[in-house]
Amino acid sequence: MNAPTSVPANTQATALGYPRIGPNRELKRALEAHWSGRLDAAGLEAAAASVRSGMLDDLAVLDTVPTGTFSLYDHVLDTIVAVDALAPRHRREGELASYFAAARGDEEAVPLEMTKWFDTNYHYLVPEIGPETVFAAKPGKAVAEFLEAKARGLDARPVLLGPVSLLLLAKPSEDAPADFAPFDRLDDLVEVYVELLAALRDAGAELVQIDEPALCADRSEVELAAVAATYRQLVARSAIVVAGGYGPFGEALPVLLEAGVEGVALDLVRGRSDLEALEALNVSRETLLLAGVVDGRNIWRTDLAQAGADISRLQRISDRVAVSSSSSLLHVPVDLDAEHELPDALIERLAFARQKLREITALADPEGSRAARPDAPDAWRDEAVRSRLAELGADADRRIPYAERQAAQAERVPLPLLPTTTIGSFPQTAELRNARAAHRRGLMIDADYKARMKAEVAIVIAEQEKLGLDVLVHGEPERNDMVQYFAEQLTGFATTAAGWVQSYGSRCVRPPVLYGDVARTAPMTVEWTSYAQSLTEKPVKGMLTGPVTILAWSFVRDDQPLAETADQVALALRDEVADLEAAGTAIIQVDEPALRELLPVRAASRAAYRDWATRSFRIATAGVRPETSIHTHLCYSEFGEVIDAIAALDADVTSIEASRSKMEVLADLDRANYRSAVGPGVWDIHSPRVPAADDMAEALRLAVAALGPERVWANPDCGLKTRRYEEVRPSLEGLVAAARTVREQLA
Ligand code: MET
Ligand SMILES: [Zn+2]
Repeated sequence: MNAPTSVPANTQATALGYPRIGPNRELKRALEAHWSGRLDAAGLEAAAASVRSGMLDDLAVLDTVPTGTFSLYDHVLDTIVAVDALAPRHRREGELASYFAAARGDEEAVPLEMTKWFDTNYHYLVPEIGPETVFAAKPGKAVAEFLEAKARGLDARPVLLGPVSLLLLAKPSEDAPADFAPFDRLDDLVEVYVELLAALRDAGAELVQIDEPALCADRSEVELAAVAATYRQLVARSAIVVAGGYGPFGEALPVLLEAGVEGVALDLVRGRSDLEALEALNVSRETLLLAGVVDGRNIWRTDLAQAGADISRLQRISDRVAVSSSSSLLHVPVDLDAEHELPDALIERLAFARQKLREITALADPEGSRAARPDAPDAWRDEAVRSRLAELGADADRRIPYAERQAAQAERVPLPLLPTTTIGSFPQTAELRNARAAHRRGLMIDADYKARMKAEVAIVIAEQEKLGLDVLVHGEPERNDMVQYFAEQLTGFATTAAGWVQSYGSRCVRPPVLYGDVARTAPMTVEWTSYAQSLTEKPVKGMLTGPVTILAWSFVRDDQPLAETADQVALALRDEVADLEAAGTAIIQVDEPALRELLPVRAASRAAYRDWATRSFRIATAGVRPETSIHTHLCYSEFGEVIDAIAALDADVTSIEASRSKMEVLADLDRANYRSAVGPGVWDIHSPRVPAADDMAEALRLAVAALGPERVWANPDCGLKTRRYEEVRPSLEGLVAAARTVREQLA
């Protein structure tokens, strides 16, 4: 800890990538104007150029700037274009039309699938690669953006997503044979990367950053051998620094170094084990080491003392250490200076992208600050919460066995076979959003706002009664967002004014900041649920967001383990669950759509994650009486790796996105010994299509065949807030009819 932290005068400052949507979401606005026909291609390009120029203005404080990290939609799609691997169905007259056809689909073709980028809330477009894919080098964008930076006299370093990651992130094209894997095409793809590198070198690039985030996940021997062969070939063309950015390189680290890369960019926030690994390896003093000491994924100020110590450790290994971010800064908002409402104590502890660049330059400066980060102020501690958690009994997360609960619940709320329900939200009209916004800005008084929301609840209840659903919801009209709604009411959270982060394409989110101990000061949802219940004889589900999802969609304090923070959130939810139960709510749903998202990239860390994640859910829910039913909801597909965790939530009913995957999740659940009830989504609510009742009935029959009739619920894949009533009414009519049909067949 007390190692000297003197930095050689030639230490360089750099970063791995930068936010690309614009400080005020300029690109988002331009994209949406373009898509709606209000802005032509030239106008869009002008807006994009201005965003790129702004990125370079910011990055210019660095000694070396990454280029090519701008994107009109997604950097994986940019790479698909750079290797000319667009699927035939997305090829249109113009480049831009092809690009957006792949990104968003059009009348002729469905878009590429979208999925989460590692353990982040960013979504990338999944490449479709088959034996038939013909790769070709299209270096245009990479070269142009490099030259833009060069023209300013900047020392520019082009960034490409690497061939290994591109193929590992891809899925086989539709017509690929069953035994084909995109990774089989690595050799062909490497040839194209050789050409891309040649084009960049011709343009004057001396060093290229190749991002291989897939190397932060567990890789097989075969894959690592392929990595070695790939990089031996690529380093013959260009000096390459390989970046991971999402944890340690682990066993890929020696492989890369032996292949002869110029250097590696280390994630010293989440991948600290690479530091020790590197010390144990015999590394040439010429190796370029980018010390990723500034967190690219979270918004807390860097502990400059700790970072300085890490840099010194690397300097004992190599003469060429540069200071950098741990990953691209893509995952943080642009500028803290845009925040005028946050308390000073918080401002003093935060750094957004611009502030992070300053931290990097300070660390590269021999005279720069090495101040240790101050601890959180005492005022952010809540001793009551801490002692309550410490005193929570060992069985606070246990309920009696499911079979016994189930009997008590069936007696309390008798339901037909295949009970019909929805996931929570109902369509949010512009008028509704306007009312919420007016209230937030103080333009609508509380009483008027409440009356407006209650009127909406009454509409939603009436709709559901008319449709004949069995278990109703209040519709969530009062929620802007399922996490922010709770963050605004819990202590320890702040919301930003302009802390936007790209989620996908033009879509941005503004995650709340969880900075201190979390506590609930008053009931958060009871009034709405109780009001809804007062309007109907049918049971109304209470509706909460679970601890894991609240953490996943916030910027979370990094001064204590996530598990501890999760338990605090869980305790607050436990009180809310108790209040709902006391108010007579028989069914309480606690949504955990982000359960999969926080799953660690490396298998070795997963068991610990499953333990704390599921325990926090159970702390939130296990305080209820046996006859109170706990539901949970998961969506965003690909549950294979969290099936055990789903079972460990010990919910009475799990509604789960299933329509796209044709109910495959049911067999997985069965294998994981999940024994309670399931509501496999039978309506893909992400599509504007009204599903046919027959198809939904067929899906229900599949579910009944897999689980038995007693364990199946009928519901959509997810909430309905993005849909319109014109779609929702006929779809739910069909859903209710489908459930009735299958019930009759079972009778
Ligand atoms: C992303 S999951 C959404 C669940 C929430 N209850 C809703 O219906 O909108
Ligand atoms: Zn959902």
